[in-house]
Amino acid sequence: QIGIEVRKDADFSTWYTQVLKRSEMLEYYEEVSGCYIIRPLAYNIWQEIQNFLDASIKEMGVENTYFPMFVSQRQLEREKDHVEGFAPEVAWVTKAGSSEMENPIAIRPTSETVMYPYFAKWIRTHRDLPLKVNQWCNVVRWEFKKPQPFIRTREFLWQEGHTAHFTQEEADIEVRDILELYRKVYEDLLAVPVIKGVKSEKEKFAGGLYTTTIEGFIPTTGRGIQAATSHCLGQNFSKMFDILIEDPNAPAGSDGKNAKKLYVWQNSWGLTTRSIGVMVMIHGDDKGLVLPPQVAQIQVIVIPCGLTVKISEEKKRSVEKKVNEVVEELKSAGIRAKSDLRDTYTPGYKFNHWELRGVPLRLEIGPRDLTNQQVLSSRRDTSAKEPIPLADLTTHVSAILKTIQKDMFEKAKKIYDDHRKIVLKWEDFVPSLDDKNLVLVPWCEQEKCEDAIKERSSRSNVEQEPEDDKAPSMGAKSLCIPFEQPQNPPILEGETTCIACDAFAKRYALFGRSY
Ligand SMILES: O=C1CCCN[C@@H]1CCCn1cnc2cc(F)c(Cl)cc2c1=O
Ligand SMILES: [Mg+2]
Repeated sequence: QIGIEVRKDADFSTWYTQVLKRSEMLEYYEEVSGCYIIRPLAYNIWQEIQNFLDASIKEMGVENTYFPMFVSQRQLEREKDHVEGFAPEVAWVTKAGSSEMENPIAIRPTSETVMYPYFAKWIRTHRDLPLKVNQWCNVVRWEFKKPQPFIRTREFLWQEGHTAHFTQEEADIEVRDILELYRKVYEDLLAVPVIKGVKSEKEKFAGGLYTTTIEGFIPTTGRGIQAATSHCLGQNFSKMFDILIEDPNAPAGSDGKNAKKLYVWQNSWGLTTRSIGVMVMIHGDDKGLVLPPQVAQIQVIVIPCGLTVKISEEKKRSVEKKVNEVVEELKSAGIRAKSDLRDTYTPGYKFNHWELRGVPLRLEIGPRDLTNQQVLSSRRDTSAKEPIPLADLTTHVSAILKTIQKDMFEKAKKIYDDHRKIVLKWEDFVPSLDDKNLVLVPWCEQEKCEDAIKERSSRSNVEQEPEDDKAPSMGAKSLCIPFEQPQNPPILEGETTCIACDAFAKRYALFGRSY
């Protein structure tokens, strides 16, 4: 295997593909476009995410479950308006063997219509609430936009949580609790900064009441990316699927029969394997993958050095013995350490091998280090080298790993913060996007204005031709209305006008080109 042949800034999509393939995170699945093989290194990251998320939702009283991956056309189309927009991406099973099926069956693109007929069956009284279930599964959406590994694939892995509540308040609280969990997955595990906000009416899940979201940023392309969503469905789906309870507070009807009925309040929330792709895009460099220690399968690689032909066999053995001792000591401290004792490769070759695979920290041990009772550490994220005394080695190493995790996040956060520009005049809007920024603008929140902004910011509408054909011709979308609103300058109600029309602005909205 060779290293990465292109620079990240020069040819991002080739860089991304090479990093994923040559670090052995992923393999292309030639048979079906838009599908990929998730190899152990990447699958391990998904498992770290699952471990964290699963433990957290269980603490919230969510139980894991599993529903069939097939849904009938009748069921799928019960939620008419939300399906029609998605119809082109539904995958259908139409044949069994050589015989056509009477009624084609859809492969789940999401499970609302699979689950909710049974929620109606199981939820009868308020004592059956709250119902909180989750499933870890795959879903299929036959997208036609250009597929990209992890970012946009026709099959992906996710978890989908579906809950039912007695009151809107309870549902609202859970929506935000889950969004905070999603933020921690990205920021604390993947070292990826995200912005929390609410989606515009145009961008929200059409079947729901409102959508909250965490939005990421890919500096190399200056594009925003939806990282995860937590929706309040209101009573839309409970009205459609007749998920009702008797009102416990209403006096029982005289005949007890026509007691008042209430529709339950529902949420649904999901985080997908797209998270892995976002992490690679943000942290990777020209030497390959850079893994945050929290999700690195190998956190420390220990490599013997200086074992030239000149040194004695017994010296060589003592260095290798020390390497094994160091690995064992680190593992006993809960650090995921491995040695690379392959004597058919030079240290230099091994350095490249493990740098390509994103191992956060390397320890080099040579004959001199034995004499000086030290090892030489080398950080993958900054290439900083630092000798570490063999005495209390694990204390030093775990401190460095914690520092790497924090530094990776802080570095990415500073870049994200520097690339969210407050824009108050329309003439600065497109130039800011072309400078690979997202923009925070006073906005009226009208859908027609959103459409106009997308139109007016798509490159084909601006005079200068894109210098390179790769320049995005796409317009800006509203990514979210951030919960944390800029205060300087504040939006003055009934005074500050919208960036793109002469209506009054309501709040700052985050706009940008996006995935
Ligand atoms: O985003 C989540 C989190 C987890 C549970 N679901 C929601 C909403 C999913 C929206 N959505 C997204 N994509 C879809 C694609 C489709 F083909 C069809 Cl039929 C429906 C949908 C669709 O409803
Ligand atoms: Mg979609």
